[in-house]
Amino acid sequence: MGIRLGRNQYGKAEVRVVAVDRSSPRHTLVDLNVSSSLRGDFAAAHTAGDNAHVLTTDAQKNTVFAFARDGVGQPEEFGLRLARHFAGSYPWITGARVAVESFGWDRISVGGTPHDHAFRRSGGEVRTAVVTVDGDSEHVLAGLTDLVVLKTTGSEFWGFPRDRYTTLAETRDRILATAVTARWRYPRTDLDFADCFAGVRGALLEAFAATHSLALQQTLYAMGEAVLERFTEVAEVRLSMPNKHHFLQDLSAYGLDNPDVVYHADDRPYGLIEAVVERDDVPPAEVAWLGNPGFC
Ligand SMILES: O=c1[nH]c(=O)c2[nH]c(=O)[nH]c2[nH]1
Repeated sequence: MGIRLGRNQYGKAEVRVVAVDRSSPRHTLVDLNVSSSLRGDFAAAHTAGDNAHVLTTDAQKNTVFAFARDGVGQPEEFGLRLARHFAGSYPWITGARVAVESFGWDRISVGGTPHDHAFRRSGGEVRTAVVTVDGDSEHVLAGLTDLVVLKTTGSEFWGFPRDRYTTLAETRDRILATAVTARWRYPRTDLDFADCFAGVRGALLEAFAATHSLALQQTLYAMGEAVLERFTEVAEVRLSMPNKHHFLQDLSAYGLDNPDVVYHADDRPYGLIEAVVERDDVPPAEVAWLGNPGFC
């Protein structure tokens, strides 16, 4: 019985880089968390401790900072620059994956005027990009995590089967809340990534709001469908959405009624609804998704 090295990749995870554009008195900043992974022939490093093929993770980290010196641009563009560089650097490096998280900063307003160089972190939502260069092919996944949304009505859940452990009451009106993680794939790289991101994010939000929900599964599908209907640039959307349960709190012990006013926002356990919504006429690109932790 033989033993061999299977699929492998290595790189520097979570390089935190902040780049300030001071070219005008009105500064701008980008705040990124960048992770690189290289693929190729690194067998000897694993099986013999021979590092002749190992572009160090330290050099990968330095490259991220060096490339940020020339301006970062959109997260997808920064990922493409880095992934192309790594994949082209040595003949034995056949592919590179660069994942970028982008944290937003809003200007602080002073007396109603947005300040030139003072910012506050905007919410918990994070914009993401994952770029994979694999031989001659390039793949871009855009996305977001922790887009937290809630509807106070317009959500029902009923019609499910009842076994001996099913205790959930059917409801014709409940709070629906989730934290959206979405990734979507562009089959091209010559796009206005800022415009596309804003449009897709808007489509996700509008579909969440406008869909009268009979299940979070239905809302998720409607959100993916809205993106694909509006944006021909998008080949598929993968969504992961926890059902952030809000249970009506029983106030009867204090002699109070509760006509759908006071809820307990439970943080766990939570339902977790996940799906791919895709075009049936676009070939799949599983390599674009390789190495993404979790479902998305
Ligand atoms: O939208 C929902 N989908 C489910 O699958 C489910 N299961 C559950 O207990 N509540 C809900 N809500």
